[in-house]
Amino acid sequence: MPNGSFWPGEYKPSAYASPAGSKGESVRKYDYIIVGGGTAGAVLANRLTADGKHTVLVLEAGYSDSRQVFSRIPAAFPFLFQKDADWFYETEPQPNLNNRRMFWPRGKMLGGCSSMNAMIYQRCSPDTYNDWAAQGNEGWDWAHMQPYFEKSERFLPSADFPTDKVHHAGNGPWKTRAAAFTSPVTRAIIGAGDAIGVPKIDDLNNPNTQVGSARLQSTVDENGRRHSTSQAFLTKDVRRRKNLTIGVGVLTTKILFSDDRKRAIGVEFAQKKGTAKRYVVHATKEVLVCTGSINTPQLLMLSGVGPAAELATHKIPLVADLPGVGQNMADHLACSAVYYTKCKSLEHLKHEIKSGPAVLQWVLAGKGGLTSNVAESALFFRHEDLKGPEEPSLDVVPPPGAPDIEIIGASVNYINHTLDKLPARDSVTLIPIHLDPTSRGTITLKDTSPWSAPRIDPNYCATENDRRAMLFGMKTAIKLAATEPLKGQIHMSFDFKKPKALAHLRGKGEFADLDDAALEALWKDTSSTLYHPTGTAKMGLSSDARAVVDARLRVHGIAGLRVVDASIMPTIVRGHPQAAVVAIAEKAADMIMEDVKLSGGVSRSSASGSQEEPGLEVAGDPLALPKAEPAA
Ligand SMILES: Cc1cc2nc3c(=O)[nH]c(=O)nc-3n(C[C@H](O)[C@H](O)[C@H](O)COP(=O)(O)OP(=O)(O)OC[C@H]3O[C@@H](n4cnc5c(N)ncnc54)[C@H](O)[C@@H]3O)c2cc1C
Repeated sequence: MPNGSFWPGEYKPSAYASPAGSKGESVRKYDYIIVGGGTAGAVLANRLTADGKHTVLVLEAGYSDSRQVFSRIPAAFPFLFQKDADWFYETEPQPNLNNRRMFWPRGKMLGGCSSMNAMIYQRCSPDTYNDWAAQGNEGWDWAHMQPYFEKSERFLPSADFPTDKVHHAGNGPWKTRAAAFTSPVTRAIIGAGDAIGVPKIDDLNNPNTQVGSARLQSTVDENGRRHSTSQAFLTKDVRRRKNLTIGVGVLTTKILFSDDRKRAIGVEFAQKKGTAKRYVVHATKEVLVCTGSINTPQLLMLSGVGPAAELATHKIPLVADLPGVGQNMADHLACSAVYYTKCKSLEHLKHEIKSGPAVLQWVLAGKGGLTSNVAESALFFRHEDLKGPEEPSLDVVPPPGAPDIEIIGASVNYINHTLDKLPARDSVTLIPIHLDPTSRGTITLKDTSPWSAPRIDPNYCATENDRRAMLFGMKTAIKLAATEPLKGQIHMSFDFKKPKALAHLRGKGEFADLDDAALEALWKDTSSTLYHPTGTAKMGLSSDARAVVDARLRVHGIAGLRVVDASIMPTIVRGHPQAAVVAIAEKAADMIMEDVKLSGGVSRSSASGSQEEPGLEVAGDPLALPKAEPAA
């Protein structure tokens, strides 16, 4: 179905903003402007409008996720890549990965990456949050964070996953569950994990142990549809709130500041690429930047907030010299070992005709293979616990119960984000991931156009430590494959004739025969992002030169400006970050409401309390991508 073509409506910026150049008093105002209606932005929009006291404008560059059919079907998420709802980024050449430029997808629609991701729900190990607090970020330890995970979650119990057996909450808006579909090979992976010393566990969200072999839990609803933060937090009822306005298809180009440059007062945005026409809208209280780990540093720098030297290079007038903007980026690097399976995998779902019955089953019953989040199982373990006595420890050894390596089991051939067209054969991909990298990357500006992608340099595997972890992950994946009951379910030999992603490893062979040098060539060829960039607007004390926001997520040195998204993480979580991003947004909403109460709590926006129409006509979903709209 062509996205949005049945819903040609378009929400006009003139309904909620003023043309640039308007006189001060005539500029439209909201209490809060949320830039980016993504994973975090959708949560904030809901929470800040709940009591009806404040007006909120959300500005999102993409359109609604509701009409993105590949977003709604869990197993179809790779079909979103490199299309209109993807920012479709590419990294700088990576010297430690054969100088490859690597594809980085990011969700460009309501719900952001939560509308595109693999839906794994994991709160991750408490020690990471305790570490954030130990760095001086008061209130970010696990004891303070756990209630925010619980606030957002509505766990859907099932016969084999009853509520009383698991560590979940039931009253929030965001639906989570045990994997909606379990492929035959998934149980074999968990059994083999147990056999190699990574014990089988039921609930990966038990804060007492984050190590083990487990079925992954996912943000899929009871009808087998993805439950993005947009679906969860921007429901029809929420969208109908009179104090919430959502503008889509608009790129925020700049944050606006007061004349003394000490306070953020609004934003400027554009609707179409190439047009000089700009709109402005003012925030009487705060601008909340929720544009994610790549676009947040870009937007801050384009607005004059960032490293002075870098801004000077681009002749951007300085608002605040914050050297940490765009620095400190951590990502999880993943590599792949693909085995052909003897049992049925999800591979047939890639085939237009063979997938027919599964499509029917999904549409009619919300069940079957298409409800799988593809990454159905995983082993989480410590290198320290599995390494032999002769192997030195990694530089950073997490505490017992906290993992530093993960191996995902995906019941499909998942080489190169599935972009390489490979012979359709039932497959499983074992995907080792280093969860605790010591390498740090950067986001810098290529130029001053808000339409240009920034320069993305994850600087993968710059340290010997990280390279050793990747090799160990690969070796453990191969050991896993050679262990029953997985061994009996797969063919041990590979046969890679075509994939671009395997320049150094083509032809036939057996993984078990590969020596360290060959394995290194393999992980350097097959590795790709696990899509988890974080830390580019790090939270920390003002004495920390790399810190961009304080523990209340306020940008250091500027009033009325906060960052609320994955970029604020001081260190990367040892697992999958979307649940942490949602908890961050929940906590941010509470802090914003606390602060407004302290300041008197009176709404100052012109729209507040007025009879302004709701920002969204839900009946026709004008937030869907309009037919004639060129992709921005
Ligand atoms: C393919 C993929 C698979 C993943 N799998 C998982 C998984 O299984 N489990 C997990 O926990 N995590 C996963 N992640 C990571 C996780 O989804 C992200 O870390 C998290 O969702 C990021 O949330 P965010 O709010 O920081 O940013 P986003 O969700 O990216 O939100 C940013 C929003 O801002 C908008 N925006 C950006 N710039 C502008 C601008 N200038 N003007 C207006 N709007 C703008 C964007 O369009 C987007 O909607 C995955 C990510 C991807 C891409």
